[in-house]
Amino acid sequence: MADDITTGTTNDAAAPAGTGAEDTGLHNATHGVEIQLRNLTKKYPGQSRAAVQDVTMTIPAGEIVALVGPSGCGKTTTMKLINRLIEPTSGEILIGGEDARKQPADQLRRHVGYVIQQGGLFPHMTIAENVALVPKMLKWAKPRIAERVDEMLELVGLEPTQFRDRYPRQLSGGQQQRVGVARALAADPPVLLMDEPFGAVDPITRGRLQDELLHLQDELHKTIVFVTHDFDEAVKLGDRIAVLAEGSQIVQYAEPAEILARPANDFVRGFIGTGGAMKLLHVTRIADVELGAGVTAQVGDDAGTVHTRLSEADEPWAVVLDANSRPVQWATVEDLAGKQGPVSDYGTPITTTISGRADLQAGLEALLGSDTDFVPVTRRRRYIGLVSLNTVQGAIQQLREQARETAAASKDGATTALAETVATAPASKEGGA
Ligand SMILES: Nc1ncnc2c1ncn2[C@@H]1O[C@H](COP(=O)(O)OP(=O)(O)OP(=O)(O)O)[C@@H](O)[C@H]1O
Repeated sequence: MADDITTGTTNDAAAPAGTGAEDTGLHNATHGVEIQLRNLTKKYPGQSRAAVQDVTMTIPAGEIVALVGPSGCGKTTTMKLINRLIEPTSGEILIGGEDARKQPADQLRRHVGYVIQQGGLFPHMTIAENVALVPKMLKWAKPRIAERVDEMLELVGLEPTQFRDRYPRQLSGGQQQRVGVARALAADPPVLLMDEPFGAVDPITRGRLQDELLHLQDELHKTIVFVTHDFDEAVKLGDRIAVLAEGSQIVQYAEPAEILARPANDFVRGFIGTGGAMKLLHVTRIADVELGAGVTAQVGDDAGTVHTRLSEADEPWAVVLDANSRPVQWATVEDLAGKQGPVSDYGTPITTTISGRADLQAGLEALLGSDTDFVPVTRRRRYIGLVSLNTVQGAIQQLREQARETAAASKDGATTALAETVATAPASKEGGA
Protein backbone atom coordinates (compact mmCIF):
# COMPACT_ATOMS: atom_id res chain seq x y z
CA MET A 1 0.00 0.00 0.00
CA ALA A 2 1.01 3.56 -0.50
CA ASP A 3 0.43 4.93 2.96
CA ASP A 4 3.64 6.88 2.98
CA ILE A 5 3.27 8.32 -0.48
CA THR A 6 1.53 11.64 -0.84
CA THR A 7 1.88 14.36 -3.39
CA GLY A 8 4.21 16.22 -1.10
CA THR A 9 6.74 13.39 -0.77
CA THR A 10 7.57 12.64 -4.36
CA ASN A 11 11.25 12.56 -5.14
CA ASP A 12 11.64 15.68 -7.22
CA ALA A 13 13.69 18.65 -6.14
CA ALA A 14 11.63 21.39 -4.54
CA ALA A 15 10.20 23.55 -7.32
CA PRO A 16 10.36 27.30 -7.08
CA ALA A 17 7.09 28.68 -5.79
CA GLY A 18 4.80 30.25 -8.33
CA THR A 19 6.61 28.88 -11.36
CA GLY A 20 4.42 27.58 -14.16
CA ALA A 21 0.94 28.60 -15.08
CA GLU A 22 -1.14 31.31 -13.54
CA ASP A 23 -3.61 30.44 -10.80
CA THR A 24 -6.40 28.30 -12.15
CA GLY A 25 -9.50 28.07 -10.02
CA LEU A 26 -12.52 26.44 -11.61
CA HIS A 27 -14.52 29.63 -11.77
CA ASN A 28 -11.85 31.29 -13.86
CA ALA A 29 -10.85 28.17 -15.80
CA THR A 30 -9.17 28.85 -19.11
CA HIS A 31 -11.74 28.66 -21.90
CA GLY A 32 -11.11 26.79 -25.12
CA VAL A 33 -9.28 28.18 -28.11
CA GLU A 34 -9.68 27.43 -31.80
CA ILE A 35 -7.63 24.67 -33.39
CA GLN A 36 -6.79 24.84 -37.06
CA LEU A 37 -5.32 22.01 -39.08
CA ARG A 38 -3.91 23.19 -42.38
CA ASN A 39 -2.97 20.72 -45.08
CA LEU A 40 -1.81 18.36 -42.39
CA THR A 41 -0.05 15.22 -43.62
CA LYS A 42 1.65 12.42 -41.73
CA LYS A 43 3.38 9.59 -43.50
CA TYR A 44 4.98 7.07 -41.15
CA PRO A 45 8.42 5.86 -42.23
CA GLY A 46 8.23 2.81 -44.48
CA GLN A 47 4.50 3.20 -45.16
CA SER A 48 3.28 3.63 -48.71
CA ARG A 49 0.14 5.58 -47.75
CA ALA A 50 -0.10 8.59 -45.51
CA ALA A 51 -1.94 7.95 -42.21
CA VAL A 52 -3.18 11.55 -42.41
CA GLN A 53 -3.45 12.99 -45.89
CA ASP A 54 -3.68 16.73 -46.46
CA VAL A 55 -6.31 17.41 -43.79
CA THR A 56 -7.66 20.91 -43.33
CA MET A 57 -10.23 21.60 -40.64
CA THR A 58 -11.16 24.18 -38.02
CA ILE A 59 -12.25 23.13 -34.57
CA PRO A 60 -14.10 26.09 -33.05
CA ALA A 61 -13.15 27.41 -29.62
CA GLY A 62 -15.14 25.95 -26.74
CA GLU A 63 -16.81 23.19 -28.78
CA ILE A 64 -16.71 19.42 -28.57
CA VAL A 65 -15.83 17.94 -31.95
CA ALA A 66 -16.22 14.19 -32.27
CA LEU A 67 -14.03 12.34 -34.78
CA VAL A 68 -15.68 9.18 -36.04
CA GLY A 69 -14.20 6.83 -38.61
CA PRO A 70 -13.23 3.23 -39.33
CA SER A 71 -10.35 1.57 -37.53
CA GLY A 72 -7.00 2.65 -38.91
CA CYS A 73 -8.33 5.75 -40.69
CA GLY A 74 -5.90 8.01 -38.82
CA LYS A 75 -7.88 9.39 -35.87
CA THR A 76 -5.23 8.69 -33.22
CA THR A 77 -2.50 9.94 -35.52
CA THR A 78 -4.44 13.20 -35.95
CA MET A 79 -4.71 13.59 -32.17
CA LYS A 80 -1.01 12.88 -31.65
CA LEU A 81 -0.16 15.46 -34.30
CA ILE A 82 -2.20 18.08 -32.43
CA ASN A 83 -0.27 17.55 -29.21
CA ARG A 84 2.98 16.82 -31.01
CA LEU A 85 3.49 13.35 -29.70
CA ILE A 86 4.37 12.83 -33.34
CA GLU A 87 5.61 15.37 -35.87
CA PRO A 88 3.77 16.03 -39.14
CA THR A 89 5.40 15.31 -42.46
CA SER A 90 3.97 18.59 -43.68
CA GLY A 91 1.26 21.10 -42.90
CA GLU A 92 0.42 23.31 -39.96
CA ILE A 93 -1.39 23.13 -36.64
CA LEU A 94 -2.52 26.37 -35.07
CA ILE A 95 -3.74 26.32 -31.48
CA GLY A 96 -5.29 29.59 -30.45
CA GLY A 97 -3.73 31.10 -33.56
CA GLU A 98 -0.22 29.98 -32.58
CA ASP A 99 1.84 27.51 -34.56
CA ALA A 100 2.04 24.39 -32.38
CA ARG A 101 5.36 23.41 -33.94
CA LYS A 102 6.94 26.61 -32.70
CA GLN A 103 5.78 26.22 -29.12
CA PRO A 104 8.16 24.62 -26.64
CA ALA A 105 6.94 21.12 -25.71
CA ASP A 106 6.33 22.24 -22.10
CA GLN A 107 4.03 25.01 -23.15
CA LEU A 108 2.16 22.71 -25.50
CA ARG A 109 1.58 20.12 -22.73
CA ARG A 110 0.21 22.93 -20.61
CA HIS A 111 -2.14 23.95 -23.39
CA VAL A 112 -3.31 20.53 -24.48
CA GLY A 113 -4.64 17.86 -22.09
CA TYR A 114 -4.73 14.26 -23.34
CA VAL A 115 -7.01 11.48 -22.16
CA ILE A 116 -6.80 7.96 -23.53
CA GLN A 117 -8.63 4.70 -22.98
CA GLN A 118 -8.73 3.59 -19.33
CA GLY A 119 -7.19 6.92 -18.45
CA GLY A 120 -3.71 5.74 -19.47
CA LEU A 121 -2.63 5.98 -15.85
CA PHE A 122 0.85 4.98 -14.74
CA PRO A 123 0.29 1.85 -12.65
CA HIS A 124 3.29 2.41 -10.34
CA MET A 125 2.17 5.93 -9.43
CA THR A 126 -0.54 6.85 -6.95
CA ILE A 127 -3.66 8.63 -8.14
CA ALA A 128 -2.28 11.91 -6.75
CA GLU A 129 1.03 11.42 -8.56
CA ASN A 130 -0.78 10.64 -11.79
CA VAL A 131 -2.92 13.78 -11.55
CA ALA A 132 0.12 15.85 -10.56
CA LEU A 133 2.12 14.82 -13.60
CA VAL A 134 1.83 17.94 -15.75
CA PRO A 135 1.85 20.51 -12.90
CA LYS A 136 5.01 18.79 -11.64
CA MET A 137 6.55 18.92 -15.09
CA LEU A 138 5.69 22.62 -15.12
CA LYS A 139 7.47 22.92 -11.77
CA TRP A 140 4.56 24.19 -9.75
CA ALA A 141 5.23 24.54 -6.01
CA LYS A 142 4.33 21.39 -4.07
CA PRO A 143 1.56 22.88 -1.90
CA ARG A 144 -0.09 24.25 -5.01
CA ILE A 145 0.16 20.87 -6.72
CA ALA A 146 -1.40 19.12 -3.71
CA GLU A 147 -4.22 21.62 -3.67
CA ARG A 148 -4.80 21.25 -7.38
CA VAL A 149 -4.83 17.44 -7.18
CA ASP A 150 -7.59 17.55 -4.57
CA GLU A 151 -9.52 20.14 -6.54
CA MET A 152 -9.35 18.02 -9.70
CA LEU A 153 -10.35 14.81 -7.92
CA GLU A 154 -13.35 16.59 -6.44
CA LEU A 155 -14.20 17.98 -9.85
CA VAL A 156 -14.48 14.47 -11.31
CA GLY A 157 -16.43 13.16 -8.33
CA LEU A 158 -13.69 11.29 -6.45
CA GLU A 159 -13.26 12.03 -2.74
CA PRO A 160 -9.56 13.07 -2.44
CA THR A 161 -8.98 11.55 1.01
CA GLN A 162 -10.26 8.22 -0.25
CA PHE A 163 -8.53 8.13 -3.58
CA ARG A 164 -5.38 10.20 -3.69
CA ASP A 165 -3.07 7.58 -2.18
CA ARG A 166 -4.44 4.59 -4.01
CA TYR A 167 -2.90 2.98 -7.08
CA PRO A 168 -4.78 2.71 -10.38
CA ARG A 169 -5.33 -1.06 -9.99
CA GLN A 170 -7.30 -0.31 -6.81
CA LEU A 171 -9.87 1.68 -8.83
CA SER A 172 -12.71 0.55 -11.09
CA GLY A 173 -12.50 1.23 -14.82
CA GLY A 174 -14.87 4.19 -14.53
CA GLN A 175 -12.92 5.65 -11.61
CA GLN A 176 -9.65 5.29 -13.54
CA GLN A 177 -11.28 7.09 -16.42
CA ARG A 178 -12.26 9.95 -14.13
CA VAL A 179 -8.68 10.19 -12.90
CA GLY A 180 -7.58 10.35 -16.54
CA VAL A 181 -9.84 13.36 -17.04
CA ALA A 182 -8.64 14.94 -13.77
CA ARG A 183 -5.04 14.51 -14.90
CA ALA A 184 -5.70 16.03 -18.31
CA LEU A 185 -7.40 19.06 -16.72
CA ALA A 186 -4.82 19.58 -13.96
CA ALA A 187 -2.87 22.33 -15.69
CA ASP A 188 -6.11 23.94 -16.90
CA PRO A 189 -5.42 23.56 -20.62
CA PRO A 190 -7.73 25.30 -23.09
CA VAL A 191 -7.68 22.17 -25.26
CA LEU A 192 -8.56 18.61 -24.31
CA LEU A 193 -7.88 15.66 -26.60
CA MET A 194 -9.85 12.55 -25.68
CA ASP A 195 -9.01 9.38 -27.60
CA GLU A 196 -11.79 6.83 -27.06
CA PRO A 197 -11.70 7.65 -23.36
CA PHE A 198 -14.85 5.73 -22.47
CA GLY A 199 -14.25 2.79 -24.79
CA ALA A 200 -13.38 0.28 -22.07
CA VAL A 201 -16.17 0.82 -19.55
CA ASP A 202 -19.61 -0.78 -19.34
CA PRO A 203 -22.53 1.03 -21.03
CA ILE A 204 -24.05 2.35 -17.80
CA THR A 205 -20.78 3.81 -16.50
CA ARG A 206 -20.12 5.11 -19.99
CA GLY A 207 -23.43 6.97 -20.02
CA ARG A 208 -22.65 8.46 -16.62
CA LEU A 209 -19.15 9.55 -17.69
CA GLN A 210 -20.62 11.15 -20.82
CA ASP A 211 -23.14 13.08 -18.70
CA GLU A 212 -20.36 14.19 -16.36
CA LEU A 213 -18.23 15.36 -19.26
CA LEU A 214 -21.13 17.45 -20.62
CA HIS A 215 -21.72 18.86 -17.18
CA LEU A 216 -18.03 19.73 -16.80
CA GLN A 217 -17.97 21.27 -20.23
CA ASP A 218 -20.89 23.54 -19.31
CA GLU A 219 -18.62 24.98 -16.67
CA LEU A 220 -15.24 24.81 -18.36
CA HIS A 221 -15.91 25.60 -22.05
CA LYS A 222 -12.79 23.80 -23.26
CA THR A 223 -12.13 22.94 -26.87
CA ILE A 224 -12.47 19.16 -26.88
CA VAL A 225 -11.52 16.78 -29.67
CA PHE A 226 -13.12 13.43 -28.93
CA VAL A 227 -12.37 10.24 -30.85
CA THR A 228 -15.00 7.53 -30.74
CA HIS A 229 -16.18 4.47 -32.63
CA ASP A 230 -19.65 4.91 -31.24
CA PHE A 231 -21.81 7.19 -33.37
CA ASP A 232 -24.39 7.55 -30.61
CA GLU A 233 -21.64 8.83 -28.32
CA ALA A 234 -20.60 11.31 -31.01
CA VAL A 235 -24.22 12.51 -31.32
CA LYS A 236 -24.58 12.86 -27.57
CA LEU A 237 -21.30 14.68 -26.95
CA GLY A 238 -20.41 16.44 -30.17
CA ASP A 239 -21.35 20.01 -31.00
CA ARG A 240 -20.06 18.85 -34.35
CA ILE A 241 -19.11 15.50 -35.78
CA ALA A 242 -16.40 14.86 -38.35
CA VAL A 243 -16.90 11.56 -40.16
CA LEU A 244 -13.48 10.48 -41.42
CA ALA A 245 -12.36 8.03 -44.09
CA GLU A 246 -8.88 6.59 -44.65
CA GLY A 247 -6.12 9.17 -44.33
CA SER A 248 -8.35 11.15 -41.93
CA GLN A 249 -10.19 12.48 -44.99
CA ILE A 250 -13.25 14.46 -43.93
CA VAL A 251 -16.35 12.95 -45.53
CA GLN A 252 -18.80 15.11 -43.59
CA TYR A 253 -18.27 17.70 -40.89
CA ALA A 254 -21.43 19.18 -39.42
CA GLU A 255 -23.68 19.38 -36.42
CA PRO A 256 -25.19 16.04 -35.36
CA ALA A 257 -28.73 17.01 -36.41
CA GLU A 258 -27.52 17.88 -39.89
CA ILE A 259 -25.56 14.64 -40.30
CA LEU A 260 -28.54 12.62 -39.07
CA ALA A 261 -31.03 14.49 -41.22
CA ARG A 262 -28.86 14.46 -44.29
CA PRO A 263 -25.93 12.05 -44.33
CA ALA A 264 -23.57 12.98 -47.17
CA ASN A 265 -23.52 9.44 -48.57
CA ASP A 266 -23.75 5.72 -47.80
CA PHE A 267 -20.44 5.78 -45.98
CA VAL A 268 -21.83 8.24 -43.44
CA ARG A 269 -25.14 6.36 -43.37
CA GLY A 270 -23.16 3.26 -42.41
CA PHE A 271 -21.85 5.06 -39.33
CA ILE A 272 -25.21 6.38 -38.31
CA GLY A 273 -26.45 2.79 -38.34
CA THR A 274 -30.08 1.94 -37.99
CA GLY A 275 -32.62 4.26 -36.43
CA GLY A 276 -31.29 7.55 -37.84
CA ALA A 277 -34.71 9.18 -37.50
CA MET A 278 -34.93 8.13 -33.84
CA LYS A 279 -31.48 9.63 -33.21
CA LEU A 280 -32.63 12.81 -34.89
CA LEU A 281 -35.50 12.97 -32.42
CA HIS A 282 -32.93 12.70 -29.69
CA VAL A 283 -31.02 15.82 -30.73
CA THR A 284 -34.09 18.02 -31.19
CA ARG A 285 -35.80 19.87 -28.38
CA ILE A 286 -39.57 19.96 -28.33
CA ALA A 287 -39.61 23.72 -27.78
CA ASP A 288 -37.61 24.18 -31.00
CA VAL A 289 -40.24 22.65 -33.28
CA GLU A 290 -43.58 23.94 -34.46
CA LEU A 291 -46.14 22.96 -31.84
CA GLY A 292 -49.90 22.83 -32.17
CA ALA A 293 -51.58 25.84 -30.58
CA GLY A 294 -54.87 24.22 -29.56
CA VAL A 295 -57.80 26.12 -28.10
CA THR A 296 -57.15 27.25 -24.53
CA ALA A 297 -59.53 28.36 -21.79
CA GLN A 298 -59.07 29.70 -18.27
CA VAL A 299 -60.42 27.72 -15.32
CA GLY A 300 -63.01 30.43 -14.57
CA ASP A 301 -64.29 30.77 -18.18
CA ASP A 302 -67.95 29.99 -18.76
CA ALA A 303 -68.53 26.49 -20.16
CA GLY A 304 -71.10 27.74 -22.69
CA THR A 305 -68.73 30.40 -24.03
CA VAL A 306 -65.88 27.90 -24.40
CA HIS A 307 -68.29 25.51 -26.14
CA THR A 308 -69.16 28.23 -28.65
CA ARG A 309 -65.49 29.01 -29.27
CA LEU A 310 -64.72 25.34 -29.86
CA SER A 311 -67.66 24.96 -32.25
CA GLU A 312 -66.61 28.07 -34.18
CA ALA A 313 -63.03 26.91 -34.40
CA ASP A 314 -64.23 23.39 -35.26
CA GLU A 315 -61.98 21.96 -32.54
CA PRO A 316 -62.98 18.94 -30.43
CA TRP A 317 -61.53 20.11 -27.09
CA ALA A 318 -59.81 22.90 -25.18
CA VAL A 319 -56.82 22.91 -22.81
CA VAL A 320 -57.91 24.51 -19.55
CA LEU A 321 -55.19 26.60 -17.89
CA ASP A 322 -55.01 27.67 -14.25
CA ALA A 323 -54.21 31.20 -13.05
CA ASN A 324 -50.47 30.50 -13.60
CA SER A 325 -51.05 29.29 -17.18
CA ARG A 326 -50.47 25.70 -16.18
CA PRO A 327 -52.44 23.13 -18.19
CA VAL A 328 -54.78 21.37 -15.79
CA GLN A 329 -57.75 19.91 -17.70
CA TRP A 330 -59.10 18.82 -21.06
CA ALA A 331 -62.63 20.03 -21.81
CA THR A 332 -64.33 18.42 -24.82
CA VAL A 333 -67.19 19.81 -26.92
CA GLU A 334 -69.35 16.93 -25.66
CA ASP A 335 -68.50 17.71 -22.01
CA LEU A 336 -69.49 21.32 -22.45
CA ALA A 337 -72.63 20.96 -24.62
CA GLY A 338 -75.53 22.78 -22.97
CA LYS A 339 -73.49 23.47 -19.79
CA GLN A 340 -73.15 26.62 -17.74
CA GLY A 341 -70.77 27.70 -14.98
CA PRO A 342 -66.96 27.43 -14.85
CA VAL A 343 -65.47 25.25 -17.55
CA SER A 344 -63.33 23.56 -14.89
CA ASP A 345 -66.46 21.85 -13.51
CA TYR A 346 -66.69 19.75 -16.67
CA GLY A 347 -63.10 19.00 -17.63
CA THR A 348 -61.02 15.88 -17.05
CA PRO A 349 -57.59 16.21 -15.45
CA ILE A 350 -54.50 16.36 -17.63
CA THR A 351 -52.21 13.59 -16.40
CA THR A 352 -49.26 13.97 -18.78
CA THR A 353 -47.38 17.10 -19.70
CA ILE A 354 -43.83 17.46 -21.02
CA SER A 355 -41.21 20.17 -20.73
CA GLY A 356 -40.19 22.00 -23.88
CA ARG A 357 -36.59 21.31 -22.84
CA ALA A 358 -37.11 17.59 -23.34
CA ASP A 359 -36.13 16.05 -26.68
CA LEU A 360 -38.57 14.85 -29.30
CA GLN A 361 -37.87 11.25 -28.44
CA ALA A 362 -39.13 11.89 -24.91
CA GLY A 363 -42.11 13.66 -26.48
CA LEU A 364 -42.85 10.61 -28.59
CA GLU A 365 -42.58 8.35 -25.55
CA ALA A 366 -44.97 10.61 -23.63
CA LEU A 367 -47.45 10.42 -26.52
CA LEU A 368 -47.24 6.65 -26.73
CA GLY A 369 -47.77 6.33 -22.99
CA SER A 370 -50.67 8.78 -22.89
CA ASP A 371 -54.33 7.99 -23.58
CA THR A 372 -54.69 11.22 -25.56
CA ASP A 373 -53.34 12.01 -29.04
CA PHE A 374 -51.85 15.27 -27.79
CA VAL A 375 -49.58 16.10 -24.87
CA PRO A 376 -49.38 19.67 -23.53
CA VAL A 377 -45.89 21.17 -23.62
CA THR A 378 -44.72 23.54 -20.89
CA ARG A 379 -41.90 25.99 -20.33
CA ARG A 380 -41.30 26.72 -16.67
CA ARG A 381 -44.55 24.80 -16.21
CA ARG A 382 -46.54 27.31 -18.29
CA TYR A 383 -48.40 26.05 -21.34
CA ILE A 384 -46.65 26.70 -24.67
CA GLY A 385 -48.45 24.33 -27.04
CA LEU A 386 -49.25 20.74 -27.92
CA VAL A 387 -47.14 17.92 -29.24
CA SER A 388 -48.73 15.17 -31.37
CA LEU A 389 -47.54 12.44 -33.72
CA ASN A 390 -48.07 14.95 -36.54
CA THR A 391 -45.81 17.44 -34.75
CA VAL A 392 -43.04 14.83 -34.51
CA GLN A 393 -43.39 13.79 -38.12
CA GLY A 394 -43.52 17.40 -39.29
CA ALA A 395 -40.40 18.20 -37.26
CA ILE A 396 -38.43 15.39 -38.91
CA GLN A 397 -39.49 16.58 -42.34
CA GLN A 398 -38.55 20.13 -41.46
CA LEU A 399 -35.13 19.11 -40.09
CA ARG A 400 -34.43 17.19 -43.29
CA GLU A 401 -35.46 20.18 -45.34
CA GLN A 402 -33.25 22.52 -43.31
CA ALA A 403 -30.32 20.13 -43.59
CA ARG A 404 -30.83 19.95 -47.36
CA GLU A 405 -30.75 23.73 -47.58
CA THR A 406 -27.67 24.02 -45.33
CA ALA A 407 -25.89 21.34 -47.31
CA ALA A 408 -26.73 23.06 -50.59
CA ALA A 409 -25.50 26.40 -49.25
CA SER A 410 -22.25 25.14 -47.75
CA LYS A 411 -21.27 22.44 -50.20
CA ASP A 412 -17.78 23.06 -51.49
CA GLY A 413 -16.34 21.26 -54.45
CA ALA A 414 -13.67 19.32 -52.59
CA THR A 415 -16.01 17.85 -49.99
CA THR A 416 -18.56 16.92 -52.61
CA ALA A 417 -15.95 15.20 -54.73
CA LEU A 418 -14.63 13.31 -51.71
CA ALA A 419 -18.12 12.37 -50.59
CA GLU A 420 -18.78 10.94 -54.01
CA THR A 421 -15.48 9.06 -54.02
CA VAL A 422 -16.16 7.31 -50.74
CA ALA A 423 -19.89 6.89 -51.34
CA THR A 424 -19.32 3.40 -52.63
CA ALA A 425 -16.79 2.39 -49.95
CA PRO A 426 -18.13 -0.19 -47.51
CA ALA A 427 -18.85 1.12 -44.02
CA SER A 428 -16.59 -0.20 -41.28
CA LYS A 429 -17.58 -2.98 -38.92
CA GLU A 430 -17.81 -0.49 -36.12
CA GLY A 431 -20.02 1.78 -38.16
CA GLY A 432 -23.28 0.38 -36.99
CA ALA A 433 -22.23 0.18 -33.35
N1 LIG B 1 3.93 4.21 -35.53
C1 LIG B 1 3.38 3.82 -36.68
N2 LIG B 1 4.17 3.38 -37.69
C2 LIG B 1 3.62 3.02 -38.85
N3 LIG B 1 2.32 3.05 -39.13
C3 LIG B 1 1.50 3.48 -38.16
C4 LIG B 1 1.98 3.88 -36.90
N4 LIG B 1 0.93 4.26 -36.13
C5 LIG B 1 -0.16 4.10 -36.91
N5 LIG B 1 0.16 3.63 -38.12
C6 LIG B 1 -0.76 3.37 -39.24
O1 LIG B 1 -1.40 4.59 -39.58
C7 LIG B 1 -2.76 4.37 -39.89
C8 LIG B 1 -3.63 5.22 -38.96
O2 LIG B 1 -3.51 4.74 -37.63
P1 LIG B 1 -4.28 5.41 -36.42
O3 LIG B 1 -3.87 4.70 -35.18
O4 LIG B 1 -4.09 6.85 -36.48
O5 LIG B 1 -5.76 5.04 -36.80
P2 LIG B 1 -7.09 5.14 -35.93
O6 LIG B 1 -8.11 5.70 -36.84
O7 LIG B 1 -6.83 5.84 -34.68
O8 LIG B 1 -7.39 3.60 -35.66
P3 LIG B 1 -8.21 2.92 -34.44
O9 LIG B 1 -9.60 3.41 -34.57
O10 LIG B 1 -8.09 1.45 -34.75
O11 LIG B 1 -7.54 3.31 -33.18
C9 LIG B 1 -2.98 2.87 -39.73
O12 LIG B 1 -2.92 2.29 -41.00
C10 LIG B 1 -1.85 2.42 -38.86
O13 LIG B 1 -1.52 1.08 -39.14
